[in-house]
Amino acid sequence: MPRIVSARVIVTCPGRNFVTLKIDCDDGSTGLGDATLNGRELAVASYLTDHVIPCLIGRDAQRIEDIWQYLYKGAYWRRGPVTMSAIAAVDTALWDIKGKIAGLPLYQLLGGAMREGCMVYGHANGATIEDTIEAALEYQRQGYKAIRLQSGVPGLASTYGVSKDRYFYEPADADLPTENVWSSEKYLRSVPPLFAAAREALGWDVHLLHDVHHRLTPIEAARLGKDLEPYRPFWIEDSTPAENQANFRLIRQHSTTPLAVGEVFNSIWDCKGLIEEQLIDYIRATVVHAGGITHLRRIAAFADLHNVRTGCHGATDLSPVCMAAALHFGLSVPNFGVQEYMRHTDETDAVFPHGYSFVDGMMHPGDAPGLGVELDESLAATFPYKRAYLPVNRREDGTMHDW
Ligand SMILES: O=C(O)[C@@H](O)[C@@H](O)[C@H](O)[C@H](O)CO
Repeated sequence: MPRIVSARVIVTCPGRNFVTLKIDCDDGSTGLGDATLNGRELAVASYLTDHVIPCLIGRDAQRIEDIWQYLYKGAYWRRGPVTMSAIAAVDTALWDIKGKIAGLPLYQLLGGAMREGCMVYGHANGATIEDTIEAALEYQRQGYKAIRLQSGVPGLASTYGVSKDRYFYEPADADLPTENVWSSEKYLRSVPPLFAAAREALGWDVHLLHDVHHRLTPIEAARLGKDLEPYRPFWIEDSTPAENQANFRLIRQHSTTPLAVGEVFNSIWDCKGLIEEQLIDYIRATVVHAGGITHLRRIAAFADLHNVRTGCHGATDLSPVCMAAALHFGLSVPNFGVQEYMRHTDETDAVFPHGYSFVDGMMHPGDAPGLGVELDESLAATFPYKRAYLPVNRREDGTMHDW
């Protein structure tokens, strides 16, 4: 039985901050888990180092479900992004170890491949509709079957989803939060023409997606869903904040545009009502922020009963360790929908050498035992943590708004 002899948290900033848990066992096996929580990284690092790791030493690394329950129920204080990211890191590292001991890629332990690869969506964005369409055409040339469209909003200086660099988007870019100015009216006018231009330029054989990023009220989101219906979007994402799950009933009453939500969810309890009432079509919860592979499988199994498919979050603030885990999960889960894929920079890829690959719009986790990701610790040590915050949003009159 492999016993856990040590565990360490490695914080590194190869272009952006990542928090990684590394677990070592007495038989020499090791596992990695992502624990990155953008803008709040050190809170998770401390939760792991100060409160979780002492409880792991000496445990049987093969007892994944038992350790999950121990950390979830045993803390007494449940749920929340910090707790669930820490549990996720432990859980992912233990699955990595189990795969290595078995000599199998993780997706084989999860039931085997249900498909040839995971369809991924790329991010096309630009300051203007023309720039965004140009970027989307480039993604189409690269073989992407699904493309997310985000464009600058006329009259607003900057907005979520529009990057300075076309391919690498990192919103957490300042030592203190930068402030954006927001107008729902201006934004709502800008999205339908973007989709009209995209269908005109890209045709109908490509899936088009859009992220509202929690910035609309339910009735505004309903209107956007209706306005986009003629262009048949694959989904609109996070169209309104989902703390109140009933918000989505209103959107559903008005529009048949598919809805995705859940990148900020941490447990099945955040989406139970949404799934049960079939108020959404895609659940975006992901390995790192929703308790790891063990808990995400539970969410997916519940979603499958209610015709909801997966569409896991995959922004650059999720490390290659999470990306690999998401691909093993996506390859094996029956109700897979799509996986988000924002490419990491070369610096990040060098710190986390990995076996996953992109071919013709699909990704595969590779066949190395476990997750198929390594961490080059000496290289990681050359990129020290750098405080960085996500931006905030204020309406034109100064009122705080969702970003
Ligand atoms: O859909 C997405 O990928 C986004 O909503 C993220 O880029 C999100 O803004 C970041 O993960 C926040 O850290």
